[in-house]
Amino acid sequence: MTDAYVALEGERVIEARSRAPGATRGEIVFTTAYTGYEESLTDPSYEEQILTFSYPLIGNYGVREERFESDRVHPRGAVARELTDDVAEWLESEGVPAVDHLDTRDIVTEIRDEGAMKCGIAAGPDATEEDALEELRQCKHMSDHTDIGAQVSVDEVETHNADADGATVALVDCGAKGSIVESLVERDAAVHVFPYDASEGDVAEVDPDLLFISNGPGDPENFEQTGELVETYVGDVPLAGICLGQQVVANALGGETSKMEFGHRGVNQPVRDLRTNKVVMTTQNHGYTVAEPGDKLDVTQVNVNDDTPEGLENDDLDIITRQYHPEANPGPHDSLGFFDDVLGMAGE
Ligand SMILES: NC(=O)CC[C@H](N)C(=O)O
Repeated sequence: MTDAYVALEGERVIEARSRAPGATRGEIVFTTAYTGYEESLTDPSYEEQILTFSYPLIGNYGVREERFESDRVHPRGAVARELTDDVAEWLESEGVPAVDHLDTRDIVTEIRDEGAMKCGIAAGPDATEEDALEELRQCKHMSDHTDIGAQVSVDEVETHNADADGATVALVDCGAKGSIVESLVERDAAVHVFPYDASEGDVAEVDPDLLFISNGPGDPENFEQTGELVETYVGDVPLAGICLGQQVVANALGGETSKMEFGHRGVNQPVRDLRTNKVVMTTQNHGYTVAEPGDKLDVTQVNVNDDTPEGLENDDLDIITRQYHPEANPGPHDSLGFFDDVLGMAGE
C-alpha cells in the first residue's frame, strides 16, 4: 500500500509505506550500521538530515532509553526497508516521519553515485507526491543551516561529576553524544558542558585542564565562535576533539574543511595509524572532512578506504583529535583508549 512518497533531487519520487506520518525535508544520507539504531537516531550529528538505513530490518531488538545519545530523535526523517512497530511508534511519538517498504538499495546507490542530496518526504493517509516535491523544493543545503549549533547545544553550562579527583574538562557542546561525556566521567573527570558559542570568560571560570570540542551536525564553518575558543586556548590548555571537533580545530588552526560526496557513516570503517601501521575498526558519521590540516597539525591516522584524515595531533601544543567516534555507541570499542590519551595530556 502506498501512503508515503520520497522525493529526491531531480524530482524523482519513490513510493513507500508510511510508518510515522508527516511531511519533512533534509539532506538524505545513509548509514551501513547494522546495529545501534537507537544511538544513531538520537545522535545530534544527524540534525537536519534524513537517515536511511542500508541494513534492511531496523528495530528488531526494541527501543530502550538507556541507549539514547541525547534527549530526542535528531534526524528529520527515517527511511528503511522494514521498520518494526517498536521503532515506528517511537518515531511517531517524536513527530519524526518515517517510511519503509521501498528499495533502500536504490536510494543508497543513488546517494553513492550522485552524492548526499536534498530530499522531501510526505507520509500518511493524505500524503501526495506533490507534498513530497514541495518539501524537496524548500529543502536547504546542509551548509546553509548556519544556526545549527543553537539547535543542538545546551543553553547554559551543565556539570557532570563535579567532585571528581581527575581532570577538569571543558567540553564545548556542538551537538555532543552523551557517551562522550560518559567516557570522560568514567575516567574520573569533572566535565563542564558549555554551549557551542561560550565565551573565553565562561570557560575560564572552570580553569580547565582540557578543552574538548564535541561532535555535531552540519558544516564546521558554521561554528566560528567555537573556533575562537580553540584559538584562545591553543598552547595554554591541551585540546581534544571528535568528528566536528576535529574539523573545528583544523579550521581554527589554519586548516581547511570540505564537503564529501556522501561521507562515511557506519560501524566498521578501517582506520590506519601512520606511526604504528595498526588498523582499528571505527564508528563513523560525517559528511565533511579536513581537506588541509594546516601547518600546526600532523595527520597521524587515515581512513583505509580513501586516505582522508582520521587523526590529527600536535605533541608540542598537546592536541589530539579524531574524525571517527572513539566512544562507539554504536560500534566497536577499538579506540576507547583515545579518552585515556587525551586525559593523559591533561595530566591524568
Ligand atoms: N558526527 C559529526 O560530528 C559530524 C561532523 C560534521 N557535521 C560532518 O558531517 O562531517
